[in-house]
Amino acid sequence: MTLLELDDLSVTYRIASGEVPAVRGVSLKLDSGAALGVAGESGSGKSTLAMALLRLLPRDARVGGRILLDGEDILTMKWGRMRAVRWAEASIVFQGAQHGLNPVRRIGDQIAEPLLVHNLAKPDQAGKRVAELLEQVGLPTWRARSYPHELSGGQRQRVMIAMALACKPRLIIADEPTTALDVMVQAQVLTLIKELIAEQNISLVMISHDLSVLADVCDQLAVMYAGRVVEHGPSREVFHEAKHPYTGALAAAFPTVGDPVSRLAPKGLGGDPPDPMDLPTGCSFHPRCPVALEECASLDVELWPAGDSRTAACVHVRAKEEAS
Ligand SMILES: Nc1ncnc2c1ncn2[C@@H]1O[C@H](COP(=O)(O)OP(=O)(O)OP(=O)(O)O)[C@@H](O)[C@H]1O
Repeated sequence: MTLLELDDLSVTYRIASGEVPAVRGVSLKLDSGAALGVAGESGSGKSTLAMALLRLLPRDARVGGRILLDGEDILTMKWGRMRAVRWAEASIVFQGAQHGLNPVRRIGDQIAEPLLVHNLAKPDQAGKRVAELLEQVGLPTWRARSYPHELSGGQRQRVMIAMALACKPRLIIADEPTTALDVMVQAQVLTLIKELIAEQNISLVMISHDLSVLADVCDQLAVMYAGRVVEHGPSREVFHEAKHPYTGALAAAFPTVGDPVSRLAPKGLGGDPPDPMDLPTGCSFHPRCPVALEECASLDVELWPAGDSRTAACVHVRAKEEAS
Protein backbone atom coordinates (compact mmCIF):
# COMPACT_ATOMS: atom_id res chain seq x y z
CA MET A 1 0.00 0.00 0.00
CA THR A 2 1.30 3.45 -0.91
CA LEU A 3 1.97 5.61 2.16
CA LEU A 4 3.61 8.62 0.55
CA GLU A 5 3.20 9.93 -2.95
CA LEU A 6 4.92 12.95 -4.45
CA ASP A 7 3.16 14.11 -7.56
CA ASP A 8 5.00 16.63 -9.75
CA LEU A 9 6.50 18.35 -6.70
CA SER A 10 8.31 21.60 -7.36
CA VAL A 11 9.89 24.11 -4.98
CA THR A 12 11.12 27.54 -6.05
CA TYR A 13 12.83 29.96 -3.66
CA ARG A 14 12.26 33.65 -4.34
CA ILE A 15 15.37 35.65 -3.60
CA ALA A 16 16.34 39.27 -4.31
CA SER A 17 18.09 38.40 -7.56
CA GLY A 18 15.36 36.13 -8.93
CA GLU A 19 13.99 32.61 -8.53
CA VAL A 20 15.85 29.44 -7.54
CA PRO A 21 14.17 26.31 -8.92
CA ALA A 22 15.41 23.90 -6.22
CA VAL A 23 13.05 20.95 -6.92
CA ARG A 24 11.61 20.47 -10.39
CA GLY A 25 8.73 18.12 -11.11
CA VAL A 26 9.56 15.22 -8.78
CA SER A 27 7.13 12.29 -8.70
CA LEU A 28 7.88 9.39 -6.35
CA LYS A 29 6.01 6.76 -4.35
CA LEU A 30 6.83 5.05 -1.08
CA ASP A 31 5.06 1.93 0.15
CA SER A 32 4.15 1.35 3.75
CA GLY A 33 7.13 -0.17 5.58
CA ALA A 34 9.53 0.54 2.70
CA ALA A 35 12.63 2.76 2.61
CA LEU A 36 13.36 5.25 -0.15
CA GLY A 37 16.79 6.84 -0.52
CA VAL A 38 17.22 10.22 -2.17
CA ALA A 39 20.77 10.82 -3.39
CA GLY A 40 22.58 13.68 -5.06
CA GLU A 41 25.40 16.18 -4.68
CA SER A 42 25.21 19.31 -2.60
CA GLY A 43 22.64 21.68 -4.08
CA SER A 44 20.66 19.01 -5.96
CA GLY A 45 17.53 19.78 -3.93
CA LYS A 46 17.48 16.85 -1.47
CA SER A 47 17.03 18.86 1.73
CA THR A 48 14.47 21.11 0.09
CA LEU A 49 12.50 18.00 -0.82
CA ALA A 50 12.80 16.62 2.73
CA MET A 51 11.66 19.89 4.29
CA ALA A 52 8.75 20.18 1.85
CA LEU A 53 7.42 16.80 3.07
CA LEU A 54 6.56 18.33 6.45
CA ARG A 55 6.02 21.90 5.24
CA LEU A 56 9.13 23.09 7.02
CA LEU A 57 10.34 25.31 4.19
CA PRO A 58 10.96 29.02 4.72
CA ARG A 59 8.34 31.53 3.65
CA ASP A 60 10.17 32.48 0.48
CA ALA A 61 9.63 28.97 -0.93
CA ARG A 62 6.81 28.44 -3.40
CA VAL A 63 5.66 24.83 -3.55
CA GLY A 64 3.69 23.20 -6.37
CA GLY A 65 2.30 19.72 -7.02
CA ARG A 66 0.99 17.32 -4.38
CA ILE A 67 2.41 15.45 -1.39
CA LEU A 68 -0.03 12.75 -0.40
CA LEU A 69 0.44 11.07 2.97
CA ASP A 70 -1.98 8.17 3.08
CA GLY A 71 -4.05 9.99 0.46
CA GLU A 72 -4.17 13.30 2.35
CA ASP A 73 -2.44 16.28 0.71
CA ILE A 74 0.17 17.76 3.07
CA LEU A 75 0.35 20.93 1.00
CA THR A 76 -3.30 21.87 1.37
CA MET A 77 -4.08 20.60 4.87
CA LYS A 78 -5.02 23.12 7.57
CA TRP A 79 -2.25 24.14 10.01
CA GLY A 80 -3.95 22.43 12.95
CA ARG A 81 -3.94 19.13 11.07
CA MET A 82 -0.35 19.72 9.91
CA ARG A 83 0.80 20.15 13.51
CA ALA A 84 -0.93 16.90 14.42
CA VAL A 85 0.81 15.11 11.54
CA ARG A 86 4.30 16.29 12.55
CA TRP A 87 5.93 13.87 15.02
CA ALA A 88 2.80 11.75 15.39
CA GLU A 89 2.51 10.55 11.78
CA ALA A 90 5.75 11.72 10.23
CA SER A 91 8.91 12.94 11.91
CA ILE A 92 12.29 14.15 10.74
CA VAL A 93 15.88 13.54 11.85
CA PHE A 94 18.28 16.25 10.71
CA GLN A 95 21.98 16.22 9.97
CA GLY A 96 24.21 17.17 12.92
CA ALA A 97 22.14 16.33 16.01
CA GLN A 98 23.94 18.91 18.13
CA HIS A 99 22.09 21.65 16.27
CA GLY A 100 18.71 20.03 16.86
CA LEU A 101 19.00 19.62 20.63
CA ASN A 102 18.52 22.36 23.18
CA PRO A 103 21.88 22.62 25.03
CA VAL A 104 20.33 23.69 28.36
CA ARG A 105 17.63 20.99 28.64
CA ARG A 106 18.10 17.43 29.82
CA ILE A 107 17.89 14.69 27.16
CA GLY A 108 14.90 13.01 28.83
CA ASP A 109 12.85 16.22 28.84
CA GLN A 110 13.58 16.77 25.18
CA ILE A 111 12.54 13.24 24.20
CA ALA A 112 9.37 13.60 26.28
CA GLU A 113 8.35 16.86 24.64
CA PRO A 114 6.66 15.49 21.49
CA LEU A 115 4.81 12.94 23.67
CA LEU A 116 3.44 15.68 25.89
CA VAL A 117 2.62 18.07 23.06
CA HIS A 118 0.61 15.35 21.31
CA ASN A 119 -1.04 14.19 24.53
CA LEU A 120 0.40 10.71 24.07
CA ALA A 121 1.63 10.53 27.67
CA LYS A 122 0.79 12.27 30.93
CA PRO A 123 3.78 14.04 32.54
CA ASP A 124 4.07 11.30 35.20
CA GLN A 125 4.13 8.51 32.57
CA ALA A 126 6.44 10.17 30.08
CA GLY A 127 9.57 9.06 31.97
CA LYS A 128 8.70 5.39 31.41
CA ARG A 129 8.30 5.89 27.68
CA VAL A 130 11.52 7.94 27.53
CA ALA A 131 13.39 5.05 29.21
CA GLU A 132 11.87 2.63 26.68
CA LEU A 133 12.95 4.86 23.78
CA LEU A 134 16.50 5.27 25.14
CA GLU A 135 16.76 1.49 25.34
CA GLN A 136 15.47 1.11 21.80
CA VAL A 137 18.22 3.37 20.48
CA GLY A 138 20.90 1.62 22.55
CA LEU A 139 21.47 4.24 25.26
CA PRO A 140 21.38 3.55 29.02
CA THR A 141 18.27 4.94 30.68
CA TRP A 142 20.30 7.13 33.09
CA ARG A 143 21.19 9.23 30.03
CA ALA A 144 17.76 10.85 30.41
CA ARG A 145 19.34 13.11 33.03
CA SER A 146 22.29 14.13 30.83
CA TYR A 147 22.69 17.35 28.88
CA PRO A 148 23.55 17.24 25.17
CA HIS A 149 27.17 18.34 25.70
CA GLU A 150 27.74 15.26 27.89
CA LEU A 151 27.09 12.97 24.92
CA SER A 152 29.18 12.08 21.86
CA GLY A 153 27.98 13.00 18.35
CA GLY A 154 26.79 9.43 17.75
CA GLN A 155 24.90 9.37 21.07
CA ARG A 156 23.24 12.69 20.28
CA GLN A 157 22.14 11.32 16.93
CA ARG A 158 20.63 8.32 18.76
CA VAL A 159 18.71 10.82 20.92
CA MET A 160 17.38 12.49 17.78
CA ILE A 161 16.25 9.09 16.52
CA ALA A 162 14.54 8.39 19.87
CA MET A 163 12.69 11.71 19.54
CA ALA A 164 11.64 10.86 15.99
CA LEU A 165 10.31 7.47 17.20
CA ALA A 166 8.59 8.87 20.30
CA CYS A 167 5.09 9.26 18.88
CA LYS A 168 5.26 6.04 16.83
CA PRO A 169 5.07 7.74 13.42
CA ARG A 170 4.43 5.79 10.24
CA LEU A 171 7.06 7.77 8.35
CA ILE A 172 10.52 9.00 9.31
CA ILE A 173 12.45 11.43 7.14
CA ALA A 174 16.18 11.26 7.82
CA ASP A 175 18.23 14.04 6.23
CA GLU A 176 21.92 13.04 6.19
CA PRO A 177 21.48 11.35 9.60
CA THR A 178 25.04 10.08 9.77
CA THR A 179 27.07 12.57 7.74
CA ALA A 180 28.60 14.33 10.75
CA LEU A 181 29.72 11.04 12.34
CA ASP A 182 32.92 9.07 11.88
CA VAL A 183 32.82 5.92 9.79
CA MET A 184 32.46 3.39 12.64
CA VAL A 185 29.75 5.35 14.46
CA GLN A 186 28.04 5.97 11.13
CA ALA A 187 27.81 2.20 10.53
CA GLN A 188 26.34 1.66 14.04
CA VAL A 189 23.70 4.36 13.61
CA LEU A 190 22.77 3.03 10.16
CA THR A 191 22.36 -0.47 11.56
CA LEU A 192 20.14 0.97 14.30
CA ILE A 193 17.95 2.80 11.76
CA LYS A 194 17.63 -0.36 9.66
CA GLU A 195 16.64 -2.49 12.66
CA LEU A 196 14.14 0.01 14.03
CA ILE A 197 12.27 0.59 10.78
CA ALA A 198 12.06 -3.16 10.17
CA GLU A 199 10.90 -3.97 13.74
CA GLN A 200 8.35 -1.17 13.91
CA ASN A 201 7.23 -1.29 10.26
CA ILE A 202 8.10 2.37 9.76
CA SER A 203 8.55 3.86 6.30
CA LEU A 204 11.71 5.83 5.71
CA VAL A 205 12.78 8.59 3.37
CA MET A 206 16.52 8.93 3.75
CA ILE A 207 18.52 11.73 2.19
CA SER A 208 22.24 11.43 1.55
CA HIS A 209 24.96 12.41 -0.87
CA ASP A 210 26.45 8.95 -0.25
CA LEU A 211 24.91 6.39 -2.58
CA SER A 212 26.57 3.44 -0.81
CA VAL A 213 24.89 4.34 2.50
CA LEU A 214 21.49 4.58 0.83
CA ALA A 215 21.99 1.32 -1.07
CA ASP A 216 22.72 -0.35 2.26
CA VAL A 217 19.59 0.91 4.05
CA CYS A 218 16.94 1.56 1.40
CA ASP A 219 14.85 -0.61 -0.94
CA GLN A 220 14.44 2.09 -3.57
CA LEU A 221 16.75 4.87 -4.69
CA ALA A 222 16.02 8.15 -6.41
CA VAL A 223 19.01 10.08 -7.72
CA MET A 224 18.58 13.84 -8.01
CA TYR A 225 20.51 16.23 -10.20
CA ALA A 226 19.76 19.96 -10.40
CA GLY A 227 16.37 19.51 -8.73
CA ARG A 228 15.18 16.60 -10.85
CA VAL A 229 15.10 12.84 -10.37
CA VAL A 230 17.38 11.46 -13.08
CA GLU A 231 17.28 7.81 -12.05
CA HIS A 232 15.00 5.65 -9.91
CA GLY A 233 14.76 1.97 -9.09
CA PRO A 234 15.64 -0.83 -6.64
CA SER A 235 18.59 0.54 -4.66
CA ARG A 236 21.19 -2.19 -5.10
CA GLU A 237 20.61 -2.34 -8.85
CA VAL A 238 20.81 1.44 -9.17
CA PHE A 239 24.02 1.49 -7.11
CA HIS A 240 25.75 -1.43 -8.80
CA GLU A 241 24.41 -1.07 -12.35
CA ALA A 242 23.69 2.60 -12.87
CA LYS A 243 21.79 3.48 -16.03
CA HIS A 244 22.35 7.24 -15.85
CA PRO A 245 25.97 8.45 -16.26
CA TYR A 246 25.51 10.78 -13.28
CA THR A 247 24.51 7.88 -11.02
CA GLY A 248 27.54 5.93 -12.22
CA ALA A 249 29.87 8.81 -11.35
CA LEU A 250 28.21 9.32 -7.96
CA ALA A 251 28.49 5.61 -7.15
CA ALA A 252 32.18 5.62 -8.08
CA ALA A 253 32.79 8.57 -5.76
CA PHE A 254 31.53 6.66 -2.71
CA PRO A 255 32.89 3.22 -1.92
CA THR A 256 30.98 0.74 0.19
CA VAL A 257 30.53 1.44 3.92
CA GLY A 258 33.24 -0.23 5.98
CA ASP A 259 35.78 0.04 3.19
CA PRO A 260 38.15 2.62 4.66
CA VAL A 261 40.99 1.94 2.23
CA SER A 262 39.12 2.81 -0.96
CA ARG A 263 37.50 5.71 0.91
CA LEU A 264 40.89 7.37 0.71
CA ALA A 265 40.77 7.41 -3.05
CA PRO A 266 37.42 8.73 -4.23
CA LYS A 267 37.12 9.00 -7.96
CA GLY A 268 34.35 9.93 -10.33
CA LEU A 269 32.79 13.26 -11.05
CA GLY A 270 34.63 16.30 -12.35
CA GLY A 271 33.29 19.86 -12.43
CA ASP A 272 30.62 21.46 -10.29
CA PRO A 273 26.85 21.09 -10.20
CA PRO A 274 25.08 23.84 -12.18
CA ASP A 275 23.76 27.06 -10.69
CA PRO A 276 19.98 26.49 -10.49
CA MET A 277 19.43 30.08 -11.61
CA ASP A 278 21.47 29.45 -14.73
CA LEU A 279 20.79 25.86 -15.75
CA PRO A 280 22.40 24.52 -18.93
CA THR A 281 20.10 24.04 -21.90
CA GLY A 282 18.99 20.49 -22.70
CA CYS A 283 20.09 17.86 -20.17
CA SER A 284 21.34 19.72 -17.06
CA PHE A 285 24.13 17.15 -16.68
CA HIS A 286 25.49 17.34 -20.24
CA PRO A 287 28.42 19.76 -19.56
CA ARG A 288 29.88 17.22 -17.08
CA CYS A 289 28.73 14.05 -18.78
CA PRO A 290 31.49 11.75 -20.11
CA VAL A 291 29.16 10.26 -22.74
CA ALA A 292 27.20 13.36 -23.80
CA LEU A 293 26.13 13.60 -27.44
CA GLU A 294 25.67 16.81 -29.38
CA GLU A 295 21.90 16.54 -29.02
CA CYS A 296 22.16 16.51 -25.18
CA ALA A 297 22.79 20.28 -25.27
CA SER A 298 19.27 20.84 -26.57
CA LEU A 299 17.32 17.72 -25.59
CA ASP A 300 16.01 17.24 -22.05
CA VAL A 301 14.90 13.60 -21.89
CA GLU A 302 12.16 12.72 -19.38
CA LEU A 303 12.49 9.73 -17.04
CA TRP A 304 12.35 6.76 -19.35
CA PRO A 305 11.54 3.10 -18.50
CA ALA A 306 14.86 1.27 -18.18
CA GLY A 307 14.04 -2.34 -17.34
CA ASP A 308 12.23 -3.84 -14.38
CA SER A 309 10.87 -1.08 -12.08
CA ARG A 310 13.62 1.25 -13.23
CA THR A 311 13.65 4.65 -14.92
CA ALA A 312 16.43 6.97 -16.06
CA ALA A 313 16.46 10.34 -17.80
CA CYS A 314 19.19 9.88 -20.39
CA VAL A 315 19.26 9.89 -24.16
CA HIS A 316 21.35 6.67 -24.18
CA VAL A 317 18.76 4.87 -22.06
CA ARG A 318 16.02 6.03 -24.35
CA ALA A 319 17.93 4.90 -27.46
CA LYS A 320 18.62 1.47 -25.94
CA GLU A 321 15.02 0.97 -24.90
CA GLU A 322 13.73 2.10 -28.30
CA ALA A 323 16.08 -0.34 -30.04
CA SER A 324 15.03 -3.34 -27.90
N1 LIG B 1 16.26 29.34 1.77
C1 LIG B 1 16.76 29.34 0.54
N2 LIG B 1 16.69 30.42 -0.26
C2 LIG B 1 17.18 30.40 -1.50
N3 LIG B 1 17.77 29.33 -2.08
C3 LIG B 1 17.87 28.22 -1.34
C4 LIG B 1 17.38 28.15 0.00
N4 LIG B 1 17.63 26.90 0.48
C5 LIG B 1 18.23 26.23 -0.51
N5 LIG B 1 18.40 27.01 -1.61
C6 LIG B 1 18.98 26.63 -2.92
O1 LIG B 1 18.22 25.54 -3.43
C7 LIG B 1 19.08 24.59 -4.08
C8 LIG B 1 18.87 23.22 -3.42
O2 LIG B 1 19.37 23.28 -2.09
P1 LIG B 1 19.22 22.04 -1.07
O3 LIG B 1 19.78 22.49 0.23
O4 LIG B 1 17.84 21.54 -1.12
O5 LIG B 1 20.18 20.98 -1.75
P2 LIG B 1 20.84 19.69 -1.10
O6 LIG B 1 20.92 18.69 -2.20
O7 LIG B 1 20.12 19.29 0.12
O8 LIG B 1 22.29 20.20 -0.74
P3 LIG B 1 23.13 19.94 0.62
O9 LIG B 1 23.50 18.49 0.58
O10 LIG B 1 24.31 20.86 0.46
O11 LIG B 1 22.24 20.31 1.76
C9 LIG B 1 20.49 25.13 -3.94
O12 LIG B 1 20.83 25.81 -5.12
C10 LIG B 1 20.39 26.10 -2.77
O13 LIG B 1 21.33 27.15 -2.91
